Amino acid sequence: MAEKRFSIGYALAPKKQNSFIRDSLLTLAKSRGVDLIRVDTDRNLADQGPFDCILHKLYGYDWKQQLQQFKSHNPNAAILDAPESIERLHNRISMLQVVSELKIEDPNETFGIPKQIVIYDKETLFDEQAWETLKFPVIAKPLVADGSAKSHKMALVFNCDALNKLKPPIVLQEFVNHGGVIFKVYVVGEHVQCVKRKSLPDVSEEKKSVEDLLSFSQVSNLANHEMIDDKYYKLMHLDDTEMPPQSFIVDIARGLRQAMKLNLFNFDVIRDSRYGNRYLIIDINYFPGYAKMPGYETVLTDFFCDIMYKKQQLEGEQEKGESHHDVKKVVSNACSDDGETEKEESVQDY
Ligand SMILES: O=P(O)(O)O[C@@H]1[C@@H](OP(=O)(O)O)[C@H](OP(=O)(O)O)[C@H](O)[C@H](OP(=O)(O)O)[C@H]1OP(=O)(O)O
Ligand SMILES: Nc1ncnc2c1ncn2[C@@H]1O[C@H](COP(=O)(O)OP(=O)(O)O)[C@@H](O)[C@H]1O
Ligand SMILES: [Mg+2]
Ligand SMILES: [Mg+2]
Repeated sequence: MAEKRFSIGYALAPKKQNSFIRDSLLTLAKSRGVDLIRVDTDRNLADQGPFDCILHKLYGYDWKQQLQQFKSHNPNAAILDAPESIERLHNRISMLQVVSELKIEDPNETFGIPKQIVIYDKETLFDEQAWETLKFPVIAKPLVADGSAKSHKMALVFNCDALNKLKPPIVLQEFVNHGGVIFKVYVVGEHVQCVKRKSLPDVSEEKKSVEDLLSFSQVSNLANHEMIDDKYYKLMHLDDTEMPPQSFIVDIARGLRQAMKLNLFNFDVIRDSRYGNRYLIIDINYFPGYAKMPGYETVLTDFFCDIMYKKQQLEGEQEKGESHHDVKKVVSNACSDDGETEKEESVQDY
């Protein structure tokens, strides 16, 4: 009998497609029975395929409708990930709320988010009461995080004189000195990988009194010569920075994955220089730049094979005639190594 192949339709913006869909990934996946096929976004998704799984990073009402229609025609297909789960990451407040709700016991390290407030209008921006809980410097971030260039435009604000330049709706978040290095934690299903990247340099007392405002965008993705203060990075050795404990990072990643019901995301973590064992999560991104993660082809292919295996199990059980609900339970148990409640909930993937 011919080997059953697994077909994944990917729907990505051109920039994402260029960075993620590399020949090295296509070849490895193919050799393990997985075909990655581009979804033509000018045509209806439900008219294309057949696909066992959809991998996507597209926004908007129309796309969401298409996914819904596809799912109703292909109830066993996996949608990575559900639009309803991704949407929480499009707002910088709801994005981090989930971190505050996580309960992880670690004897040595603590974690949280920086102090922050949301400002919807200019009036509130100048309202001293709104500022009561925050100290300068702060980072002004657009409230919306929809992947547009605008949503990455930020400003480091040193004092009240700069407030006029800000355009609500924004999140004002306390700037925390962290040694100029950020940890990016990539999650692909159960796989968790942490890497170091350049970040904003620490703010000295001297700088606090000289500057009013400093604008920046996507610091961790800039080439060296583009950095705001290149000399700083020449002095600072990324290699010298100690990594956070892996088990601690894995616990946070698992907790977030479970709470958000997402398989494909990364989060940015900084280590508060004042404490050394306090970590702050500042950003969570859906379907980030995985191609920058060492060995991404293997990690992603393993993940695709895992989904393939679980879908085959599900279909095998269905053929045997078990009731649909019981079968879904079997698959959801197989997809997760976590707690009881999560096992039931991870059905959303299928
Ligand atoms: O393009 P890349 O590889 O730089 O990936 C971007 C991510 O970089 P990272 O993997 O964290 O270094 C980037 O992460 P940061 O926001 O820089 O932390 C975003 O995830 C970005 O997506 P979006 O613009 O927010 O929708 C990602 O951009 P898209 O490729 O999704 O447009
Ligand atoms: N609270 C903070 N304290 C110190 N640096 C921060 C803080 N928030 C963000 N940064 C710096 O700004 C960069 C961009 O912020 P981030 O929230 O990750 O936005 P984006 O979604 O554009 O990546 C981070 O990579 C980090 O260098
Ligand atoms: Mg970021
Ligand atoms: Mg981001």
